[in-house]
Amino acid sequence: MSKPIVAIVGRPNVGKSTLFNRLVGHRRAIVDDMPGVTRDRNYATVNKYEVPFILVDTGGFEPVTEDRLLQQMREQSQLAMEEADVIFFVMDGREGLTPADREVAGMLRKVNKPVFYLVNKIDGEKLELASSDFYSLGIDSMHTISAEHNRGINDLIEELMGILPHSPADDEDEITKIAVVGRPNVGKSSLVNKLLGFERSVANPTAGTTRDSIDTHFTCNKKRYLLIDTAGIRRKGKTTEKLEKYSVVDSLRSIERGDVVLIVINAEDGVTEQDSKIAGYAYEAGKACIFVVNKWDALQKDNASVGRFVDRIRTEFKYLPFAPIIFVSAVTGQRVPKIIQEVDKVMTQYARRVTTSDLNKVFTEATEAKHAPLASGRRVKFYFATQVGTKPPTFVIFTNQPEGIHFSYERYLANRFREAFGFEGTPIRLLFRGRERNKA
Ligand SMILES: Nc1nc2c(ncn2[C@@H]2O[C@H](COP(=O)(O)OP(=O)(O)OP(=O)(O)O)[C@@H](O)[C@H]2O)c(=O)[nH]1
Ligand SMILES: Nc1nc2c(ncn2[C@@H]2O[C@H](COP(=O)(O)OP(=O)(O)OP(=O)(O)O)[C@@H](O)[C@H]2O)c(=O)[nH]1
Repeated sequence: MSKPIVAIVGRPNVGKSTLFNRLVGHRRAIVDDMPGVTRDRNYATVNKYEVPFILVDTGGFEPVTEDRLLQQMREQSQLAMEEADVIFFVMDGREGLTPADREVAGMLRKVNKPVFYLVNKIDGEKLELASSDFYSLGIDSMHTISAEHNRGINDLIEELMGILPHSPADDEDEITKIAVVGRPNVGKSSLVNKLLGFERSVANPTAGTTRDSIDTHFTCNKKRYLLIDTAGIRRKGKTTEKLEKYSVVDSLRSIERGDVVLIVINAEDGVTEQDSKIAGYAYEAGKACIFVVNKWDALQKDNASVGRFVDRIRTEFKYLPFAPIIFVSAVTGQRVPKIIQEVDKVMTQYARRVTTSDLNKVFTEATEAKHAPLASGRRVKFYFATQVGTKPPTFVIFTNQPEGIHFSYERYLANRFREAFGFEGTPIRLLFRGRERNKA
């Protein structure tokens, strides 16, 4: 079930990114986090409330000059209106209502989606009065908030939760969901078609079952798969720049729904910034990842070509050292059948459970071989480890210093787990807990 998208729109400087950060909160990096993840200030998954959602901040895409402001706001609002399920329209309560606000409000009024009118920077009760002229927009209700001081945010979330669809708990089904993502034109659709052409037992391809992706169910060696292709069809006619923006949102949706993410890269273009954004998101979403370098046929190659490309990917995506890399051609079909083999391998690891006794054997060895650095001058004691989840494999480690584990030590432990158990292709998460909770 794909998560709903909430988009924040509004003029520059009204507090969009402050609100974004407020709602996203402290992002806990996955354990083998490394420098080089392209963190996008514009997109994040918010998991801390009852219904998880994707938050999109449409601001800050590019520097704005006065005359471009209105145009940019139109584009911004357009993007939000097309992509989002809910819109947060932020205005500045200190500055008061501006013509640009009116213009955007006019556009939003025509959209058949819930719009929350947020008057920000109302830091205290005294300022509430000043916000009344916003009603002249002809709106029935608005929220006066202070993103910076956390005022009115709980009410806002409560109302939001009331309108978001509550999805049933994730069905632990047997279907492997494969999300195919990448920049426009890298060959996603060609790849999907080729892939399905190879699998003779394709069952009921159901095109267009979701709005933004083309879902195809198929079986291979008696295993069931769902291919989620990130659609470019309804995008035809957009400029390249806009296409790229849209493609991030589309990719996000697909990534959220998938177990295994095929990050498709165009061999002809090498690795681009947009590829980094998409991969960074797949990583942060905790998905299993495979790099698929497509259009390999179109490249002038020598003996060192593969090596160079691998180096490039490993350098550019330091945080995904565990992700396999495959070089394919959707046109000739070269190595395309290998994709499903890799998907199977990676999926097995992604869903893998290790026994508590195996885990603790490795864990005890690791903590004895190398002690954790002192935490606030105190010795760190570890009690035991247990796997609490899969997809991705998630471990809880009980310790006397849950807050004080050094990042590099966390990485050390994760690497030991990888050495001992494999986990190729999948991120793993380590969570540290105090001992008390364990007893309770
Ligand atoms: N007093 C007050 N200031 C706030 C509040 N929220 C944001 N600000 C300030 O307003 C300024 C702009 O905030 P941002 O969150 O960067 O605004 P933005 O809408 O993301 O701006 P762009 O990136 O230009 O689109 C910053 O100096 C914030 O500290 C608030 O609730 N109260
Ligand atoms: N030489 C070569 N060309 C390819 C290959 N795969 C795709 N192409 C070409 O690349 C272009 C884009 O392919 P698509 O499959 O439409 O790409 P896409 O990623 O689905 O594009 P969007 O739907 O816009 O996101 C087409 O002209 C394909 O024929 C390949 O392996 N080799």
